[in-house]
Amino acid sequence: MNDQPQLDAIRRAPKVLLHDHLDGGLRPQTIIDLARETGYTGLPTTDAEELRAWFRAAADSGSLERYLTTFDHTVGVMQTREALVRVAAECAEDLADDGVVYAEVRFAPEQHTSTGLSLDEVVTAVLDGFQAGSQGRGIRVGTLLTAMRHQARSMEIAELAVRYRDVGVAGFDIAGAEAGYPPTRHLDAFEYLQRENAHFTIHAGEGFGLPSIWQAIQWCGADRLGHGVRIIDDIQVAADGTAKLGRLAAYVRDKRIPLEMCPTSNLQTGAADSLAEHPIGLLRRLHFRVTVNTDNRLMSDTSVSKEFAALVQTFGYDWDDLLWFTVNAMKSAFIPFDDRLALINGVIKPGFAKLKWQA
Ligand SMILES: O=c1[nH]cnc2c1ncn2[C@H]1C[C@H](O)[C@@H](CO)O1
Ligand SMILES: [Zn+2]
Repeated sequence: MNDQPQLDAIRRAPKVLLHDHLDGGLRPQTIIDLARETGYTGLPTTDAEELRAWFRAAADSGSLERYLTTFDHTVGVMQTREALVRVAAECAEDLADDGVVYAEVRFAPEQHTSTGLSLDEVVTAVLDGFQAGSQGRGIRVGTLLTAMRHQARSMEIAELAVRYRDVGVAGFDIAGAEAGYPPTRHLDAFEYLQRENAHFTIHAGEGFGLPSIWQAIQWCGADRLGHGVRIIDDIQVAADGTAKLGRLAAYVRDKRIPLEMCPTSNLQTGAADSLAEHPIGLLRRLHFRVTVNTDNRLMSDTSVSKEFAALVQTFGYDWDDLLWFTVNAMKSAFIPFDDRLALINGVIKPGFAKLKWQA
């Protein structure tokens, strides 16, 4: 038995992804094709490999606000039904190719209406694309509808999420620049979702600190935290390694609130300085409910397998650690309990067991 998982074996493991943006995961060639077909003229280059490198470099900006400007190009080419169907189908194919068996992929419908699509048309196009791309590939893709936190359409988007919840929409989210846009700006939407027994996650504790996490949980009632890395600001570690948790950190751990951690993305936005210093190491050691995610596969040139492989390299994680992250993620998904259990016991545990003993 080899306890140090390698990238090719990790790719074959049945993985779960909870935090991935549809408009952050396009294939470079698809962006170029769609720009030509839809008349988008803003791309920095029309060479696919150059474009791949451009996104990675431009996103390496050290600030969330600058990182987010790279989405102008992806959102810019996702303004027709055909484009949305293609991007969603390819997303499902690429995730399946990486060995992801369950994914929740998010996007903001309000950003895809500039040529006249209605919010409903946007959502149905993406759902159709996910269905086409998942067919026969051993992956299930759920959709999260995101509202942009600097805009004022969260109630509409929350209603959209409830309307489509039985046909593929698993939940709701807010994203965009965090500083200056606290989650409580959208309290009415979150209260509505709670009354509807609907699920939601909130990007919090990425570009801003503890107050954002506190509001997301205690005012808005978030089921999960997108990133949540700044929760370490409420943890004191002594020289001998023992940790003392403040009240908010203790609450997050005690309540098993899932943290959708996205290590590479955090390095690019400056939310962490290096992988070795990334809070995931401490939070995993302290048994927070940590999950491992991609955030934006294009901007970070990443995949779940690559994120896992980097963590293995940095923290020495073994197959049991990777299984633990995966089961954490599956337990935290926004689909029914029976479905989660079936995937854990029928797919994830047997898949990891096979790889662990093959290695
Ligand atoms: O990591 C992120 N933090 C906040 N907002 C983000 C992040 N990644 C992507 N977004 C934004 C940009 C996208 O256009 C939007 C919807 O997917 O969500
Ligand atoms: Zn995100």
